[in-house]
Amino acid sequence: MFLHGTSRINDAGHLEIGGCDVTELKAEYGTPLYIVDEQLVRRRCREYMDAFAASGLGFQVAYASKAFSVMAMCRLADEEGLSLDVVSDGELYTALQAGFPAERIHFHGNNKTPDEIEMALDARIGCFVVDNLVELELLQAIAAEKNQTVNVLLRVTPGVEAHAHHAYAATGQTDSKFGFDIGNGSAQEAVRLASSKANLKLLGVHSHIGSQIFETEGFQLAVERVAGFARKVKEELGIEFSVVNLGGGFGIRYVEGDTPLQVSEYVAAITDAVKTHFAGIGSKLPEIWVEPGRSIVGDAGTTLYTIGTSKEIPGVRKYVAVDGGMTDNPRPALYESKYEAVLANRAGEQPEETVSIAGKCCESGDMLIWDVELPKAESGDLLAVACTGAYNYSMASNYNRIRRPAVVFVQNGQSDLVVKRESHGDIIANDIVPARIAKQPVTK
Ligand SMILES: Cc1ncc(COP(=O)(O)O)c(C=O)c1O
Ligand SMILES: N[C@@H](CCCC[NH3+])C(=O)O
Repeated sequence: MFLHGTSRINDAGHLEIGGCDVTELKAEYGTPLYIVDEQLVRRRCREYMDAFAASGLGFQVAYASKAFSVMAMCRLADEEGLSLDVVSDGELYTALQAGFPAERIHFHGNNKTPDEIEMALDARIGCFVVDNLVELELLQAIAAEKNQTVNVLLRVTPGVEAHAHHAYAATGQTDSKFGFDIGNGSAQEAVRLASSKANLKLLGVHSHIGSQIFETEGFQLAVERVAGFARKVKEELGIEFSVVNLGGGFGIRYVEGDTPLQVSEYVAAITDAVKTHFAGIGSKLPEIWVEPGRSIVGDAGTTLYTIGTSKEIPGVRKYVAVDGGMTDNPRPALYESKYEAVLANRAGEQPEETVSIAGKCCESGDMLIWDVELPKAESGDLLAVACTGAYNYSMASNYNRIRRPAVVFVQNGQSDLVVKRESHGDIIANDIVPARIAKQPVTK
């Protein structure tokens, strides 16, 4: 397994992350356990901030909290000077409760409810990324009621087919549920309309082409298309964009063969393209905002499991089952995503056999890894799956009424619990048994 960030194999032959031996983390917190390498998260944040600072452009780097939204992560993003992209009232509530400055929060989503809009207006967040005409009218109406003027970006689809890791993660093409299409004129109409609304302050546009992208061409093409659009809008409507948000989507290395670029390379490609294509459109170059999620937290996360049962089908395959699975990491089932793993308590040993790692759900598709080489695993051994920091905890479920794992941050030999493991009580916390079918008074 590739060792990311501060991960290393210590003298005892155990995986160590942030100076913490994972066998000790297991003893203290149990498994499954999400382990987050805090130093690596901070390093990624700084790579973005430094690369943009070097570009000389005005910028904001908004952490896309959908990748991993918990209060401690919002605190890290704030401490590192990032802004925050939220996509629901739950993510907004998490950020506000964590003390994240509202003026650096941007609200996304293709179907924001009136309640969500009210909540965000009451909190006085920094910007709404408006996705469609219904939302535009709704936001204007609620902002007028509250006598507020709100900053707005319009989400546009630039007609770019991104090389995302899965069709479900591509969003820049015309046939997408998100945003106003540049190609068919609906984006220009939306700009005209938004700029006529008394309580909306149109800052510019937003484009997000997809996720887990390894090359710069898609981003450069998006910049070119958005710049072409900005030029047309300036010429035909006399409106100038002060902000262009280019979304997230920067890829990371999950397995051998993945070829992500350095953060600085993605940022340089984007900022250079902005300098080239926006030159001469307005009085000055727009501020560039981005929204990385996966590339901030993805490779900083490791999930630790305990191995339980195994089943060998001679000549076919050996299944080794862990105490988690698609409930804590739905990505293999959803996208056929690939992961690497190591036997974390015997990490120094040579691989002896090829096995497939199964989860504990009642689903044949609940497989975490097909075919991984490991030493002969015994019941009670620990398995660490790398690169689970993004879209794992945030996409976890209680399927089969499995409790969601705990999350710890590790750094400099210290571990801090940032999310408690769910209890059995949590599982039934919202259940109600109507008195007419109750067998006995319900105690929780
Ligand atoms: C609008 C928007 N911004 C940002 C992101 C974050 O993307 P990533 O985690 O790939 O950086 C996403 C998810 O793909 C998104 O839909
Ligand atoms: N959740 C997805 C990608 C979509 C991100 C949100 N637009 C993943 O795990 O890769």
